[in-house]
Amino acid sequence: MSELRTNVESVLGQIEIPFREQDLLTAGAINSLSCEGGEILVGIELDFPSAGVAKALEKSIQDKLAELSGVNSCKVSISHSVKASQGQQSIPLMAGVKNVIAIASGKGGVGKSTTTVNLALAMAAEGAKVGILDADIYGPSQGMMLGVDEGVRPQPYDEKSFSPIEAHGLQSMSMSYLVEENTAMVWRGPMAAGALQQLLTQTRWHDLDYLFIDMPPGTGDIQLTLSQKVPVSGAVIVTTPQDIALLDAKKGIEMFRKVDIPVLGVVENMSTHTCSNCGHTEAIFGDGGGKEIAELYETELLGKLPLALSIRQQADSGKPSVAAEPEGEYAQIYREVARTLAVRLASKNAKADSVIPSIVVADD
Ligand SMILES: Nc1ncnc2c1ncn2[C@@H]1O[C@H](COP(=O)(O)OP(=O)(O)OP(=O)(O)O)[C@@H](O)[C@H]1O
Repeated sequence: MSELRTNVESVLGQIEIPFREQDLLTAGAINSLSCEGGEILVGIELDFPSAGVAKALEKSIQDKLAELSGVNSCKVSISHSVKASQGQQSIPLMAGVKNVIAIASGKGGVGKSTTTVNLALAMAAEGAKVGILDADIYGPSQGMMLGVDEGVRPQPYDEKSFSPIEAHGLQSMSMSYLVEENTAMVWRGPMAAGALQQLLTQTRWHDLDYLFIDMPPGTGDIQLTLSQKVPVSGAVIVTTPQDIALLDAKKGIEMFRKVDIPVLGVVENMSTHTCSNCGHTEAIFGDGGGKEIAELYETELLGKLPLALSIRQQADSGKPSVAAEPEGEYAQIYREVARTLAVRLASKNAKADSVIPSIVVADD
């Protein structure tokens, strides 16, 4: 091996992948490297959608390699490929879906659906292929939040399944696409469970990296059944900092633990409110609750979203904040949460997968 190659590898071995706590070499992220004639070509493949970090990482690699003696030029290309995760043992994977993320809350009205749609959009903005399954049978709201016109129906894919409806670059399926408004509200338990089962088994998802499931609020039979039938890679609990919501969030966490679904973290919604008149910020529903339960259950506080008029208005008008203001402050919080989630799942998948990634190295 040439001295230059050794030096290049040594530099790559010192560069950490953002959010991953691993360097490029150890993570097996380098899938091609050529140093011919002092022209360095590095191909990097990350295991999480990386649009938000690729540019900065590319620049920091190029800058560090350019300092080496013998380097005439340097080109770094970064791509990503999301791996599938197993979910609970014995539950077969869903066709066309690599990872299922359940978004749940113990209590209704804490902003679970708003968080789901914004996180899904944020994950797509990071470069992933994403879908949403609205399993909130009694109050399906994803169609409205995604701006899908009433009366639009999913098209049959084949004799047994429907294609999801595309909106804002996401694939989506919801009970609201299939029944008249309010029909589901009067369903009794078994009917609702049956309808949900149909949604789960008869949707033909197309090549998704992540499917977000907007779970029904609470921790009753439907939630438990869902957790036992769907191969969930991990769950996210949405809560407000309020005592009662936190108590319910704890029940949610315990339910997922019972069925062996890892809780990837907690999102605290409606954390604070900033007065649009005077700019004063107040913790209307209390302070520090999300962090407290994340610590109690040894999971992570993934992010905090304020109670903001624009978050509500944009979701209600069919263009949630991440789509309406992709560069806005709230979109950035959702993207950071999405990235953290993707990295946590990737680390979990890498641990489960003992196969050493292959490094293809061109001769120099
Ligand atoms: N961070 C926020 N700031 C302002 N309004 C919000 C925020 N999050 C959610 N909302 C609003 O609060 C209301 C309830 O939110 P959402 O429907 O997402 O809650 P949910 O927990 O899914 O409710 P349900 O349990 O009824 O399904 C909606 O009108 C939504 O626009």
